[in-house]
Amino acid sequence: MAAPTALTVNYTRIQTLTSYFQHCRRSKRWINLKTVNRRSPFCQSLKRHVATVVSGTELARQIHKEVQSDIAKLVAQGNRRPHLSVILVGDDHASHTYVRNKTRTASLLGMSSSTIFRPSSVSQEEMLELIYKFNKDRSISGLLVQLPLPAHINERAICNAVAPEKDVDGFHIVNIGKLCLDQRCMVPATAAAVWEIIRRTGIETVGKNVLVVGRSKNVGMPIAMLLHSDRNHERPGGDATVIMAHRCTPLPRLKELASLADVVIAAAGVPHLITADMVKEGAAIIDVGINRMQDPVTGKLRLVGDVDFEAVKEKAGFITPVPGGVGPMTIAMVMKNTVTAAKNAPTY
Ligand SMILES: Nc1nc2c(c(=O)[nH]1)N[C@@H](CN(C=O)c1ccc(C(=O)N[C@@H](CCC(=O)O)C(=O)O)cc1)CN2
Ligand SMILES: [Mg+2]
Repeated sequence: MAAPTALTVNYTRIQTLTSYFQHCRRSKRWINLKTVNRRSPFCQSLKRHVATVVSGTELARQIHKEVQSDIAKLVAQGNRRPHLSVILVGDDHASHTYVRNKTRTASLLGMSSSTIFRPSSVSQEEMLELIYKFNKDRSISGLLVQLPLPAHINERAICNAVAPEKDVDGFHIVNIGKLCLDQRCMVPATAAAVWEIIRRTGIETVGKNVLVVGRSKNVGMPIAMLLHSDRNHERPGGDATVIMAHRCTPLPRLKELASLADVVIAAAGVPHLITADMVKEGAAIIDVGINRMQDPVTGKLRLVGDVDFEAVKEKAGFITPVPGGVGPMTIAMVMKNTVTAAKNAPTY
């Protein structure tokens, strides 16, 4: 994608500054950028271009096409059509929306799917029994339990009950273990989404400074695992120098770390935590945050990320929006994981 934009911006800027310096040297003037005449032709192009906004919706479309074609090939070869099963507990509105998006996308791409609804009073035993039944069902390629679960259910026990080969969320302890050991595995969809955004946009990570803000086991941790690990291992990594910040990182330290980062992944769940003064010019900013906030003008709920998008886009090289960034890519990666599960399923 538009990697040259950022380069062009910097190059233009360097060129402009160089000719300004040459001009000043020729006219024997001291260069004091504070007293630079802002109307001079040199200064007009000192104005920075805004970041390339990376559309997760567009990238997700690319992945959908690839997944659709993989499914068509699998089926044409006489294999079973991939099937995604989802277990959805309770009546959380957002969870229902996400699950609907998953099953809708599955059917658009040529997969079958099913959602099993349970009330929030469901017992852990009933959940485990359901999962064991689905694990054995050969018509199901991929299985996921939508999170969060009610407080009386042990989320870890549920994630570990899903058969690792059907675990399209990559939350089973075996898949997490493999991820940490750089082995081929089901990569959690949000982390896989961030990885694909970086790769498909041409954002460099080898030897670069990456700051992951947020250390959740389902998002921040797997993203950091992917980005710091070795590109030549079985499950290739980004070979970056990764630093993780979290709620115990003092704000001045967060600012310091962010100002050194070539890539910032914001996954803290704190609206507008990352502000323009923190980030390095030209950095790539990936916003994983999904926060619902009341708009002070309209009073309506509005979706905002962990990044102050409007201000940061004036300084960054690349930036993902919320909505329309990591979110749609997360759904696309669940689809990709389901096809991988179908491909790896035994044919007997
Ligand atoms: N079992 C899982 N539970 C949860 C996961 C997960 O990966 N597996 N992640 C999140 C929810 N999630 C997917 O399940 C998810 C969240 C957001 C989006 C998305 O497309 N967001 C849109 C905005 C939509 C909105 O909320 O209005 C966007 O960012 O453009 C997709 C998937 C927690 N649970
Ligand atoms: Mg998004």
